[in-house]
Amino acid sequence: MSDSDRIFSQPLAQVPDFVFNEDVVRVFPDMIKRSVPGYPAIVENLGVLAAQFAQPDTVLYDLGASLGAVTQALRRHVTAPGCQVVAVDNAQAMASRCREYLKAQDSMCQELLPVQVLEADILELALQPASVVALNFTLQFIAPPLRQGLLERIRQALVPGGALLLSEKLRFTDPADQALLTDLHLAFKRANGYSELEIAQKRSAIENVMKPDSFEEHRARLLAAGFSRVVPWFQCINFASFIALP
Ligand SMILES: Nc1ncnc2c1ncn2[C@@H]1O[C@H](C[S@+](CC[C@H]([NH3+])C(=O)[O-])CC(=O)[O-])[C@@H](O)[C@H]1O
Ligand SMILES: O=C(O)C(=O)Cc1ccccc1
Repeated sequence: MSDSDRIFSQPLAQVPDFVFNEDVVRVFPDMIKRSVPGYPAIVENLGVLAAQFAQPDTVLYDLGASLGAVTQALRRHVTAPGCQVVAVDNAQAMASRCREYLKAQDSMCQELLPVQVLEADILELALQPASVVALNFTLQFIAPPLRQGLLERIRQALVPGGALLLSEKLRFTDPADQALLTDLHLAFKRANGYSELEIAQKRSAIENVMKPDSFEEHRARLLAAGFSRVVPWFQCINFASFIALP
C-alpha cells in the first residue's frame, strides 16, 4: 500500500527539521506503524469509541488527519443520522493524498458518512457543532503556547454527549520512568527494522517540532479548557490515548 520508510537511512551532514512533505507522505503509513506503538489498535478503536459519542446532525472532526486513517475508521463505525466527517490537515501533500484514499474508500463501500477534506490550519479553523473531535497524535506538533486555546475552542464546539479523543506521545516527569519508557520505545523501533542511524537522525529531526507533554499536563490543561473528565483508555509504552468529556 505504501513504500517502506527509508527517509533517515543514509547519513546526513545536517538533519533538517521534520516536515510533512511529499517524501514523508509516500512512506507515512509504514512510518507511523513502525514508530508509534499501538497505532493500529488506537485507530481502529477510535472508530468504536466515536460510535458511542456521535450525535445526530453534528460534525465529526479528524484534526491533523494526515492520510485519513482515523477518518476511515470513523466512517467504518459511525452510522448516526445526519453526521458528516471533516478531515483537516495543513500539509498540502497530506490533504491531497487523503482525498484520494477517501475516494477509494467510497468506491469500496456504500452508505458511508459524507466526508470533506480541508487543507487548513486547525488553529485558524472555525469549528461547527461537533460530537466527536479526534486529535490523533496532532496536538504534540502544535506550538505549546497555542495548545490551551485550541482545546478551549474544541470544548466550545462540542455538543452534550460528545467527546474529544486525544492521542499523544507521553513525557514522564519521573526521570527513571522517562528513561525506561524511552528505552522500550527504542527497542520497539529496532524490532521494527529501524537502524541506530535511522533512529538517531529521526530523533534529531523531530526534537524541535514535536513536544510531548506529561499526562498530568494534558489533564490539567483539558480541565482548564472546560472539560469535566479526562479518562485514559489506552497506553502502549510511551504512547497513550484519552477521552475528554465536555
Ligand atoms: N496546525 C495544523 N493544522 C492542521 N494540521 C496540522 C497542524 N499541525 C500539524 N498538522 C498535521 O498533523 C499531522 C500529524 S500526524 C497525525 C496522524 C494521523 N492523525 C493519523 O491518525 O494517521 C502525527 C505524526 O506524524 O506523528 C500531520 O499530518 C501534520 O501535517
Ligand atoms: O516519537 C517518535 O520517535 C516518532 O517517531 C513519532 C513520529 C511518528 C511519525 C512521524 C513523526 C513522529
